[in-house]
Amino acid sequence: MSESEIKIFDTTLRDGEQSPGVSLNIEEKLEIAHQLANLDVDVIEAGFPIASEGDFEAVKQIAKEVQGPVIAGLARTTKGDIDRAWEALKYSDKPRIHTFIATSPVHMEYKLQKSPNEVLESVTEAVEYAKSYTDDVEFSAEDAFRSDKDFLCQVVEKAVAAGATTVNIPDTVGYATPAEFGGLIEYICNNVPNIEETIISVHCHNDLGLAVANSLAAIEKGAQQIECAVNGIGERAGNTALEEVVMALNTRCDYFDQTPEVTLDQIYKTSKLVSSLTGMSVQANKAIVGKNAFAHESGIHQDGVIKERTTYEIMDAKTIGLSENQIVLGKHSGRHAFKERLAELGYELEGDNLEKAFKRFKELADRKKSITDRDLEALVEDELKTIPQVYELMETQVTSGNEVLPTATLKLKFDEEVIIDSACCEGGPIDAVYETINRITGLGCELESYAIDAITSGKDALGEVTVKLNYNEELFIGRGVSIDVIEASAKAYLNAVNKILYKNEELIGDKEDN
Ligand SMILES: CC(=O)SCCNC(=O)CCNC(=O)[C@H](O)C(C)(C)COP(=O)(O)OP(=O)(O)OC[C@H]1O[C@@H](n2cnc3c(N)ncnc32)[C@H](O)[C@@H]1OP(=O)(O)O
Ligand SMILES: CC(C)C(=O)C(=O)O
Ligand SMILES: [Mg+2]
Repeated sequence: MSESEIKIFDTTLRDGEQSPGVSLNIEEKLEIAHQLANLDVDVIEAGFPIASEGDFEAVKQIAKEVQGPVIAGLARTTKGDIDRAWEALKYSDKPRIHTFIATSPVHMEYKLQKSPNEVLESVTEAVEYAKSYTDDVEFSAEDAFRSDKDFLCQVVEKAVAAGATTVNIPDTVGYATPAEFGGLIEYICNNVPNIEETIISVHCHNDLGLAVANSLAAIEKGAQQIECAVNGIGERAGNTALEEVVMALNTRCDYFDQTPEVTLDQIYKTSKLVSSLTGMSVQANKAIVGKNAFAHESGIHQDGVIKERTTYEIMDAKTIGLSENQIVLGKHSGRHAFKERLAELGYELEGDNLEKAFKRFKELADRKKSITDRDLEALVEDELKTIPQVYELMETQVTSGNEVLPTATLKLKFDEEVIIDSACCEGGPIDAVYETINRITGLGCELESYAIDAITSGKDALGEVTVKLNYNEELFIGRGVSIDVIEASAKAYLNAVNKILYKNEELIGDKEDN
C-alpha cells in the first residue's frame, strides 16, 4: 500500500452533529466545511438530507460551494432517503451517496424488524439504486462489529457486487477492542471474494475510549479509509478523533508506513472552529488539541525541553498550526524555565537577585494556581528594588471579626535580629498591622493614603497595595504585592518605612543603639 492510500472521511457535520446538544445552522456548517477543505480531508460527510429541511439545504450548499473533497450525504436503504440525498448532492463535482443498514441480530430483530434475508435484499437494492445516480457509493453495515461474521461477509460481498466503491465497517456502539477489530477486518479481507474491488472503511465509536486504537488496528489489517470527527465529537462518547488518528499515523509513520494527505498545520484552527461553533469545549488534557497537549509545567521537563525540545515532545506544536509549545510556570517549575521566561519579559536576573526572585516565585506558586507574566513582573520589580530591606516582613497574623477587636502580630527582621510585636486597633486589621509596625520601628509616621489594586485576574489574583506615609512633612510612597491583602499592606508600609530609613540613615543607628 502506498503512502497516500489512507483516506480521511470526516463526519463532523453528520455524526459529529449527532452529539447531544449540538445543532449547527447552514452558515456554520458551510464555515466548517470550507475549513475541512483547507484541512484537505478526502471526504466531507455533510449531513443526512432526509433528516430535515435545514440538513438538506446545508448539504446542498456545501455540495455547491465546497471544492476539493468528495461530498457525501447519508441515506437509509430506502428510495426516499436516497432520492433526497441525491437532490442535495448532485451539485457537487464529487458526490457520494452513503447508504446504510444495520446487520447485527439485535438491530435486525428489534429495530428494523427485518429478517437477515430482507436486509441482504435491501443492501443490493439500495446500492444499485444509489449507483443509478452516481458512481461513488458507500455502503455501511451498521453495528457491523456485533454482527455475525459470516453474515457480515455476505452483506459486504453483496454491497460490492451491487457496485459499492467503499464498504464501511462500523463499531457503532464502541464495543470492540483493537485486536478484535483488527481481526474482523482481516477476516473480511480473507473471506469476501470480491473485497479487492472496494475500499474498506472503518467507523469507530468511543464508548470505551478505544475508537482511535480500533481504527489504527484496522489500518494495520487492511482498512484504507478512516471515518472520524474533529475533536472526536459524535453520537454518545463520540467518534474517532480526526486529529488523533491523523497525528498518530503521521508521528508513527515509521510503524504504520502510511500517512493521510491532510494539511497538518490546519488541525488546530479546525479544532478551534468546531469547538466554538458546536459549543463543545475541548478538555485541557485532550491529545493533540487540548490546552495542555504542548504545555510543560514541571521543572525537570521544562529544563529538558529548553535544552532539547524532543526530550519531552514527540510532536512539534508548529506541525498542527500552533505557534509554539508552552512553558507554564507553576509550583513544579525550576530555575531554568523561570530565568528563561524572565529574559523573555526583559529581565536579566543573575546570582543573588535570581535566587531571591525564584524563592518568592515558589512561595507565590504554592498559593496561586497559575502564574501570569504580570505576576512575574510584579514579583521581579519588587525584588529589583534597590532600597535596602532594613525591615523585612517575616510573618503576619491577624485576628478580626465583628465581635473582636482587630489585633495584628508581626514578626519582622531588622538586621540579624527578629522582632515580634502586636497591637490592636479599632480601625480594622490593616490599621492594627500598621500600628504594630509603628510600635516596632518607633517612627512617628502617618498614613496619608492607602490604595489597593488587583493586578492579575481571578480568585487568586495578586493584590498591589500602595501607601503614602508622611514623615516630618515629607511623603514616602511604598508598594507591596501579594496574593494576601494583609501581607501586601504590611509590605507596602514597610517599603515606605525602608525608604524613610534610606533617606535618614541616622535613624538606623539610633534603633541599633536601643
Ligand atoms: C448509527 C447512526 O448514526 S445512524 C444515523 C442516525 N442519525 C439520525 O437518526 C439523525 C436523523 N434522523 C432523523 O431525522 C429521523 O430519525 C429520520 C428523519 C431519519 C426518520 O424519522 P422517522 O420517520 O420519524 O422515524 P424514526 O426515526 O422514529 O425511526 C426510524 C425508522 O427508520 C428505520 N430504519 C432505521 N435505519 C434504517 C435503515 N438503515 N434503512 C431503512 N430503515 C431504517 C427504523 O426501523 C424505523 O422504521 P419504522 O418507522 O418503520 O419503525
Ligand atoms: C451510519 C453509520 C456509519 C454510523 O454512524 C454508525 O454505524 O455509527
Ligand atoms: Mg456513527
